[in-house]
Amino acid sequence: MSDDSRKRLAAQLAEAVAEALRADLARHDRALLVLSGGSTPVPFFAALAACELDWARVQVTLADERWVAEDAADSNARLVREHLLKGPAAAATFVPLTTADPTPEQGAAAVAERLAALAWPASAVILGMGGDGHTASLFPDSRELALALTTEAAAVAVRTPSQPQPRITLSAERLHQARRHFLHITGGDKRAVLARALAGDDVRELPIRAFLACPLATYWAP
Ligand SMILES: O=C(O)[C@H](O)[C@@H](O)[C@H](O)[C@H](O)COP(=O)(O)O
Repeated sequence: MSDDSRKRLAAQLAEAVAEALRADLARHDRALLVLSGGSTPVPFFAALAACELDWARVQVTLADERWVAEDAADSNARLVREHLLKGPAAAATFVPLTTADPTPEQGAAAVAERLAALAWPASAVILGMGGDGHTASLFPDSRELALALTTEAAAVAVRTPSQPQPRITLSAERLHQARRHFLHITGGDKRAVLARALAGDDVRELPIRAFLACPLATYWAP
């Protein structure tokens, strides 16, 4: 049952995001889409890839990335290339968040420069959420969380005890630079975390709270 409801949710989210992109493409030359990685978005990516869009004018980047090779199993860039950039959607301009530098600290400035050239404000930022209330790579246990929540810089290198690899994340400030924000989560556990987040205000406890004030369209299925 939950598989069907998650597929329906993915299709609904894909249509809402496609509508947002169409609306912005009607008024601007380019439209920017910022995606989260992980496992939840896979059916959403597949559904969005099937949507009728002027993909050649769509720019796609990530909310965060593990600092791994783009062909690594847990690369978000690989996830986007494999599940979204197929067929007509392959005409989109994809901007990954890793460089050839050995660490995200060394690559962050080049990534920020790359991001600066995109069509901000984004048409849509699609956020996921972990069971610890993290979103993008804004993790409660990350040493750089306070920086990532306050800096004007577009991208921040983060190291997190709970995560096997170093990561790079768009800063909260940059993630806020969007006309629309969507939260895509599934399962009862994450629904309970979201309810807890809505009942409090300590962003460092549950970083998803940094985005609950902006209009956030939550897409949830069991
Ligand atoms: O790189 C990542 O993993 C994501 O950007 C991250 O923020 C994700 O949205 C959550 O960790 C939820 O991941 P799941 O969808 O796998 O539960």
